[in-house]
Amino acid sequence: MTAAVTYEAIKTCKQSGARLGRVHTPHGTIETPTFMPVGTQATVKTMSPEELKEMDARIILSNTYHLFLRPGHELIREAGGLHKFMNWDRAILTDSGGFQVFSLSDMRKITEEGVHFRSHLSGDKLFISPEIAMEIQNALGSDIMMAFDECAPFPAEHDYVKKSLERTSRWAERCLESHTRPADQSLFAIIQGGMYEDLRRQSAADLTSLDFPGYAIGGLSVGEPKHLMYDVLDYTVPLMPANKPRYLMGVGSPDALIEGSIRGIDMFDCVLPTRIARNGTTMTSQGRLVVRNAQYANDFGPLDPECDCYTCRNYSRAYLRHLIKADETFGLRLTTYHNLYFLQNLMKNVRQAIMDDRLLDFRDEFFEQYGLFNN
Ligand SMILES: O=c1nc[nH]c2cc3[nH]c(NCCN4CCCCC4)nc3cc12
Repeated sequence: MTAAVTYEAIKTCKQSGARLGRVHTPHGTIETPTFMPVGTQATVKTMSPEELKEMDARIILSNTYHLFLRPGHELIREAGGLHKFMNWDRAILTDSGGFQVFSLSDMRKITEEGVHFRSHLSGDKLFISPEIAMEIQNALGSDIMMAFDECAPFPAEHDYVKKSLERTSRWAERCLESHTRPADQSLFAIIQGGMYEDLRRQSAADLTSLDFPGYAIGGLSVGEPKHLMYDVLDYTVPLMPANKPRYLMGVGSPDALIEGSIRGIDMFDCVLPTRIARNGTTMTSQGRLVVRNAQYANDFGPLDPECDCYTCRNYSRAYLRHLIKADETFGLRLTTYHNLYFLQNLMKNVRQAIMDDRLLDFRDEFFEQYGLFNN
C-alpha cells in the first residue's frame, strides 16, 4: 500500500527513547521531534503564512469539525482545497472532529453509526460518522488525516473506556475502508484506552493490526495529572511501530514537549502557545512571563533576552504591555509570534540534544532555567 506520508528514522538517542527523524509529505519534509502550530479555522490566529515560514514551521493543524461547520468543506473543495484556500503550501494535518464534537458541542449522542450533535454556532442538528469525517478531510485535501475517534473523558470508568476504544477501533476500520486513499493523502489512526494499560494495549493491537501510515496517541491532555500522562506514554509508545510517525495529540507545554520527546514521540500540537499569547502570557527562557502585568510597565528590555525572534529584537516589555492593555491587535501578533518561535526553537534544541546524545542533560538544564523544578 503506497503511503503519501512516510517516516525516515535518523538516530535514536543513547540516553533515552528519543529519536531524530523526518516525516516526508507531498508538501515538504518535517524534522522530528516537531511542534505543530494550530490553525483551527484555516488560520494560525494572527499569523501570516510568511511569518510561519520565517520561523521554519513545516506543518500546521486545522480542524475538520470547525471547517465543516464554517465555511463548509464543499466551499473549500471548490476553492481548490485548504492549502490554496489559506495560501499555505507546506504540510497540513487535520484533526478528525471527534475531540471537538465532545469538547465544543452539546446535545451529543454517540451511536455505532456516528455522533449526533448540535452546532456550537447555530444550534443546528448535525451528524458526523467515520465516512463523513473522511469525506470532509478528502475535500480539505490535508496531507495527514486523522481517523474519526472518541476521546474518552477523564476520569472515566474502565468499562466505559473499553467500550469506547472498541468502537473507535471499528470506526478506524471504517475510515480505512471509506478513505478513497488519494495518492497525496495519508490517514493516521488514534490509539485510545484512557489511563488503563490493558486498554491501551488492546487499542494499540487493534490499530497496528491495520496498516496505517502513522499512529497518534489520543485520550491524553484531558485534565489528567502530567505524571499520569507520562506513565501512559511509558507503556504505550513501545507498542507503536518504530518505522512510522508517533503523534501525541493536544500537548504543547515546554516541559511536556521535552518529556514526550524523551519517550519517543515525534509530533506534537497544542493551542496553548497561541491561546495564552492572546491574554499576554509568554513562554521565555526564564519561564512563563505575563507581560501584561504592571511590573513590566517601565521595563524597556526585550521580552526574552535570550531570544532572537522579531518581537524580542524590536520591541520592549513595556511596549508589549501597553499594546495588550490597550487591546491593540499588534500586541497579540507580537506575543503569538514569540511563543510560536520559542517552541520552534525549543524543538530545534531538542533535536540537537538528541543528535548529541544528551537529551536528559538538556532537560535538566532547561527545567532549571525555566523554573520547572519548583512547581
Ligand atoms: O483523543 C483525541 N482524538 C482526537 N483529537 C484529540 C485532540 C486533543 N487535544 C487534547 N488536549 C488539548 C488540551 N488543550 C491544552 C491547552 C488548552 C486547550 C486544551 N487532547 C486530545 C485528544 C484527542
